[in-house]
Amino acid sequence: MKYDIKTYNVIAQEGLDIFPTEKYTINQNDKPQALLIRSQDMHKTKFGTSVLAIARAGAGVNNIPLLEANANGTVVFNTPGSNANAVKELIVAMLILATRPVVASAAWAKKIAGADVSTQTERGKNHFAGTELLGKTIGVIGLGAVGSRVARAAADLGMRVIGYDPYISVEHAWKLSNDIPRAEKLEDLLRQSDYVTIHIPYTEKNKDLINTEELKQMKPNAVLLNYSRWGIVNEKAVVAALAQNEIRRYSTDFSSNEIIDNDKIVITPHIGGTTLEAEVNGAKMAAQTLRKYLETGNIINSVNFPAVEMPFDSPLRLTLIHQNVPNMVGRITTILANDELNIDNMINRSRDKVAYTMIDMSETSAEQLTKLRGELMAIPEVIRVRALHRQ
Ligand SMILES: NC(=O)C1=CN([C@@H]2O[C@H](COP(=O)(O)OP(=O)(O)OC[C@H]3O[C@@H](n4cnc5c(N)ncnc54)[C@H](O)[C@@H]3O)[C@@H](O)[C@H]2O)C=CC1
Ligand SMILES: O=C(O)C(=O)COP(=O)(O)O
Repeated sequence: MKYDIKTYNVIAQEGLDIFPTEKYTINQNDKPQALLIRSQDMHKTKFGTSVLAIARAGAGVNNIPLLEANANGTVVFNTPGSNANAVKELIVAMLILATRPVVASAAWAKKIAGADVSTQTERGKNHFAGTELLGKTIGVIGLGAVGSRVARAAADLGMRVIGYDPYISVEHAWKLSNDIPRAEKLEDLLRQSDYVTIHIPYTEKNKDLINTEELKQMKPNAVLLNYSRWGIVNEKAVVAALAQNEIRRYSTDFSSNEIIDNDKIVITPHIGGTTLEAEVNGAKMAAQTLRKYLETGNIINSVNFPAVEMPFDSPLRLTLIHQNVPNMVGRITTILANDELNIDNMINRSRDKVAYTMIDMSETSAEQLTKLRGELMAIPEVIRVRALHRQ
């Protein structure tokens, strides 16, 4: 059987090339085994039980209903860090654009007409003085793949950096240089920063993280940058804060009717991760992760399932997605024992309410495998059973 991969959004060809045509088709079936997506809103796009996995080429997964995926036995992946450099470079650009009138002066220069364009242009520069980033303070909210790179780049520009991330992973904490101090409270960061940049996921908890109260804690000349997600900054509050000169400027990757006409708001069309390099990185990582899962059952970079890796050395592997309740392993192995099937190797991991078990064993007949799958699926807490043959 070939796996069909359904794609949404622009997925770089370099990623699709990772699927060999003898094992995979792309967009050929209305019941695909896996989805390869970017920002497609999967809350509005129904996916059926045929979908074993969804890979999001990119970081944010707020566009995917994870609880529904769990209930469906659909493993969701993202590609951590694949577009982090792209976002970092855009932040550097937006910081500079907030201090130097590059766009306005360049537009002005193009309008000069007459005999001595060169002299006239030179004379005009006094109207376009800027300020420098050197020595200014930047607060970086979220120190993951993007935030840690932004912090490093800002330090390299000579800025004083304050980080804030109460949930930082050990991996990112290790990578973060010791010369980046971290605020205990968000308020401490907001009160000290000339620039505040947000690099966190959109979750229920992070909705409106920056609201009226937080904006009042910021410096009147401060610039707020949101290249994370719409909804993390409350738009009504930011519009009001700008009108009352409580902050100087808001720069964001997410537009809406609320902010589009505001001269103090700079909007880009969600281009943080839109570079050729990031698109190729993300598509390749997503495709490799999907192949690994579809062909071996091994799980890396999942956002709703535990990481599970076991060398696939036996001829047959059973993978079971089930609820994380006591005695599942006992019930599963009892069924195998009753069928006189011997287990070579086994692993069981859980994450929140779901668990995943892989069992390696000798090859068995098609009839016995069908019977076994039926018996395992009859356990009420079992959501999905797959049988993979080593190739
Ligand atoms: N504009 C664009 O095109 C892009 C936007 N993004 C957005 O940026 C977000 C971050 O991306 P990555 O750095 O790759 O993700 P990541 O998962 O590596 O880092 C996120 C960090 O935020 C921290 N965090 C979560 N809630 C927080 C809070 N309330 N306060 C402080 N820290 C908090 C986490 O502990 C983690 O360290 C993504 O979730 C996505 O929404 C990411 C890439 C491109
Ligand atoms: O990776 C992310 O979270 C992004 O926001 C990038 O989104 P995109 O893949 O460019 O639609």
